[in-house]
Amino acid sequence: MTVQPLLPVEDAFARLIALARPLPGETVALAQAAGRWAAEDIAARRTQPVTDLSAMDGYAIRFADLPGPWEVIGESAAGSRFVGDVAAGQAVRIFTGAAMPPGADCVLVQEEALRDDAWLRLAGEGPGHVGRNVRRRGLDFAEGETLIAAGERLTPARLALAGVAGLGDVPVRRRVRVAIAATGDELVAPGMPVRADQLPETNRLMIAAQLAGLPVEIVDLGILPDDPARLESAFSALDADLLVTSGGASVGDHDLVRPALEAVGARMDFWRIALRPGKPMMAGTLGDAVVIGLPGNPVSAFVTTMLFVRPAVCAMAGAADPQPPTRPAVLGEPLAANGPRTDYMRAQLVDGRVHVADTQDSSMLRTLARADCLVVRPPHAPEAAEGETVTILGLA
Ligand SMILES: Nc1nc2c(c(=O)[nH]1)N[C@H]1C(S)=C(S)[C@@H](COP(=O)(O)OP(=O)(O)OC[C@H]3O[C@@H](n4cnc5c(N)ncnc54)[C@H](O)[C@@H]3O)O[C@H]1N2
Ligand code: MOO
Repeated sequence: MTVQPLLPVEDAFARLIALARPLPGETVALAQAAGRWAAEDIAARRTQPVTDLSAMDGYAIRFADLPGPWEVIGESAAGSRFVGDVAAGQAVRIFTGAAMPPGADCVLVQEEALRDDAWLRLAGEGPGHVGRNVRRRGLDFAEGETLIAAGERLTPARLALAGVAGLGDVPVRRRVRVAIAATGDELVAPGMPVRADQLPETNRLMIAAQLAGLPVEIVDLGILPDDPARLESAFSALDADLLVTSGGASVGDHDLVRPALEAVGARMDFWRIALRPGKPMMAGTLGDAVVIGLPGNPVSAFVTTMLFVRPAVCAMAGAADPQPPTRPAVLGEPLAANGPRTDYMRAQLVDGRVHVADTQDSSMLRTLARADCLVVRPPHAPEAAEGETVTILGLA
């Protein structure tokens, strides 16, 4: 592959998502499905509620009988319904979630009732209309209705919805096996002694932490040296759905990742994006696996993980919409015009206004650690004044 012009961010994203096809499906128990994506549409297997239920503790009555009095003829509790009909002048003691007895059409709450043995009198306004304090059959959904679409995430609420809809397990995509390798002769494991020409290695743990919460299995390939043979043997032994490397992505004599990938048969789709930080990022395939080569600068690795690796994982895990969400924010100070690359600037939101860090060097982790959002500046964006609206990506 020759050095090509820088690819616009949107094109790089579209090309990567085209490579990151959803993995095969599997069926898992609801309790194991949190955070996975539905592999198929999920339809209700029952109607909810399946019968009219009381929404309050009180008395099931006929609206036409108001203002009473009534004779209490029995009790209906959740799990043990009253058997029989409610005739004119009759009431059934009822509790929240209990089936409405046939004949009754509303519920008098107990705070508005006076009970004397079998007799009941009104002690307030009473229900205002037929159906008051009653949850009608099918209020939430009816059997056969699609409740969760393929490609939607199984959030806590959707898991509960699938459960009440009668499912015990759900069709999802298999977890994504993500192999992560750092490359560079200068790198040592964090916490180890560091000589003057060395640096603690932090990209692997940062990238893995950025993927926490997604359905992944992380395979740690360790720190690989700047040695073609060692890189090639690690890449050729790959057993993963996605390989993420960091470092060695640029144009220097020690930037060996792309040649090593190609030497073991990878087909690289693109290299170098009109993006700051993260320009030297590359992507392609190695056998059935997707490969993403990130730049080594820690902030570049962070931003490209957020913009590309996470969405690729989401897409492989079955997400219909893997794009990271952006939102508008008001600038707290002016910004200079942007150059030809989309710029993702570390920034902080203070009292609803966004403040961009003074120095944006892609080696500076302290600035990144302070930031709670990135301001997105499109290529050639003109100067922006304080108070103007810009687009941000949240980091939390
Ligand atoms: N002549 C050019 N030089 C560079 C260009 C260019 O276009 N022409 N691009 C620059 C840009 S932009 C970036 S970003 C960097 C990234 O290059 P590499 O991916 O080859 O990164 P390395 O050289 O391996 O490392 C850069 C920097 O980051 C440190 N590093 C690397 N890996 C880790 C890690 N796992 N944990 C912590 N720190 C890491 C490494 O020690 C270097 O200091 O290239 C520019 N150069
Ligand atoms: O793209 Mo590099 O990440 O600008 O430092």
